[in-house]
Amino acid sequence: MLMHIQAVPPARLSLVPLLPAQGGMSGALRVLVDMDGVVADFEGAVLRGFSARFPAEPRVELAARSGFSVREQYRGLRRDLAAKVASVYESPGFFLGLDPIPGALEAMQEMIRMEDTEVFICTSPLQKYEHCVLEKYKWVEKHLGPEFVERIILTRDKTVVSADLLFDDKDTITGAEPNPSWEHILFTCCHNRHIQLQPPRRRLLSWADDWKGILESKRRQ
Ligand SMILES: Cc1cn([C@H]2C[C@H](OP(=O)(O)O)[C@@H](CO)O2)c(=O)[nH]c1=O
Ligand SMILES: [Mg+2]
Repeated sequence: MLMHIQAVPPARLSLVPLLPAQGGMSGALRVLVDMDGVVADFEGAVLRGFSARFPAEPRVELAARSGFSVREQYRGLRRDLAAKVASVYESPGFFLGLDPIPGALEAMQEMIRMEDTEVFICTSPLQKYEHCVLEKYKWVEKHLGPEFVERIILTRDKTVVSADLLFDDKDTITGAEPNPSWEHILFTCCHNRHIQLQPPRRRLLSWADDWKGILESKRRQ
């Protein structure tokens, strides 16, 4: 049987219905939630691990943290401390042992049950991924359960993931896509507290802050 491939005349294109404002074809709001610094306390565990392993060395207290990279701040203190602090977060057991950020687990459970809402955990592995990747999966299973394991997106480039919102503690998120589809909500963490955001950029101060209000405002856009 002969198949005809029909070209759509340009005039017909305007009749194509507009895509829904949010998320995929379902119209649900799609939310990406970062892991370290947002649901898992990376910074607290680095300081605890560093103090235990190198008690005689100078350290950066959480109140003195600034800049996303722990390694770079320790390098600024003394060059050789960069490798020492990296050895803490590259150790087996480090990522699995992170404490949950206060309120995060409850918020995630509430968010996943919300109508018209798709939640994903969007997290980057370390370049030295040996322990980190497996332990991130185990952490999610242990603290959030198997339905969230289904919702892990592991990527070094969050800009190519499409969503309406991304809650993330990293102040500048760049990658292959210059115009990511999501709005980045900066989640407040010790290293980003001092950053003055340029409007219209928004923050979530903690999980006690109004994360539902941010979701609702995005639904209305
Ligand atoms: C090296 C380093 C990693 N991380 C986190 C961010 C990434 O996780 P996440 O994308 O879940 O925030 C992960 C790998 O870089 O470790 C920090 O938060 N600070 C650091 O200095
Ligand atoms: Mg993070």
